[in-house]
Amino acid sequence: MRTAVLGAGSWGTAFAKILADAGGDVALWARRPAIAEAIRSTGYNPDYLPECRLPERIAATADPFEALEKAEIVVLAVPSQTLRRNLAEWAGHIHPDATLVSLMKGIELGTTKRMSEVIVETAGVAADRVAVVSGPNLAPEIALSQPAATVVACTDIARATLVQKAITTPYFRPYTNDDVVGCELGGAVKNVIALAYGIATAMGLGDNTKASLITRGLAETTRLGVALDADPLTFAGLAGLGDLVGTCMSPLSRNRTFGEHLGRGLSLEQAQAATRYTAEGVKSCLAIRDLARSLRVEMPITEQVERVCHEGVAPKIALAALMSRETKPE
Ligand SMILES: NC(=O)c1ccc[n+]([C@@H]2O[C@H](COP(=O)([O-])OP(=O)(O)OC[C@H]3O[C@@H](n4cnc5c(N)ncnc54)[C@H](O)[C@@H]3O)[C@@H](O)[C@H]2O)c1
Ligand SMILES: O=P(O)(O)OC[C@H](O)CO
Repeated sequence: MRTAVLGAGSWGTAFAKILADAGGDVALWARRPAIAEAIRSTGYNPDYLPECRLPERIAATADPFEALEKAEIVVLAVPSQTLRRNLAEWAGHIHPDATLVSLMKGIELGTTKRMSEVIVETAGVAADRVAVVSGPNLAPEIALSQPAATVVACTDIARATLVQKAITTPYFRPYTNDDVVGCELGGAVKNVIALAYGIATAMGLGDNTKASLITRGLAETTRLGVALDADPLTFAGLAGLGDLVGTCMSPLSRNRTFGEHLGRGLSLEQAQAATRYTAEGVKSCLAIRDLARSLRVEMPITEQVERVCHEGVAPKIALAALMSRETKPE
């Protein structure tokens, strides 16, 4: 099967390796020609996964239209906030029956749309042609072929199964699911909760605080999901609890690490300067807060993360605001 991965960051590159290890022919588009050239000539992506030797079945290119030629599966692995702009350029070159796969874990600023909604609008495809892959999938671990599981969500179960087959390897185990909304929200909101977890970690807070953040974070994610007709059980699965726990616990998480910078007292600008990679929760917390407010869903942790990130509120003040909320039944 011919597949294209558009975006050669950490996850795009690791995902290309999965597709190739599963037997696919993979074209990997890198925005910077130097990255495409390095992958072609050395077999390594020096900026994003320097320790991972990539399979020869991956053909790197800086030309998105060359990557898209005859691709039956098109995987989108760019930052959430640039997806609409990127896809507008590429849409006319996507095969009319290709399955589009979203790897992004974010919500669009301004529109508060999920990534699959942005894809449907921008590429002009039916919603059942879009699949979402989401789960506890830290790219550096998967690049080293460490075992992990994930979810492939699509309303067309035949397409979900097609993608499942295309990414099944001895180290990567995908499950299908038809709850696209739940899987996307699980992936996007866990980044915001991981920011809170990172802030708490840097403040020296202990495991009770962290377990409370994870559990109440999952509660507010589920509330948002239910308001958008997601299946509440999705949040107990890999794309919900699984990804939330994996991301919060891992020092490899860019979102948790960004939170640690904020918890040490760095400003948003200083934390951004210290971060090379995409920490989706930083922008998505604004969009998720707006989405929740528009649906009258309470998301107190998300509200406080947004205040720390974008309103300069000190983590101690945000924590006090969370702890002094009116008491209520669980
Ligand atoms: N890294 C992970 O472990 C992981 C795992 C699962 C999901 N994700 C999600 O995958 C998505 C991509 O993340 P990543 O880890 O590959 O990010 P990354 O920061 O490692 O790489 C981002 C990629 O996007 C490219 N890019 C930056 N600006 C761009 C623009 N304006 N137009 C087009 N491309 C641009 C960069 O060149 C790079 O190739 C994110 O939504 C992330 O949440 C990441
Ligand atoms: O490094 P992060 O924080 O973007 O998290 C990566 C993945 O989403 C974990 O599943």
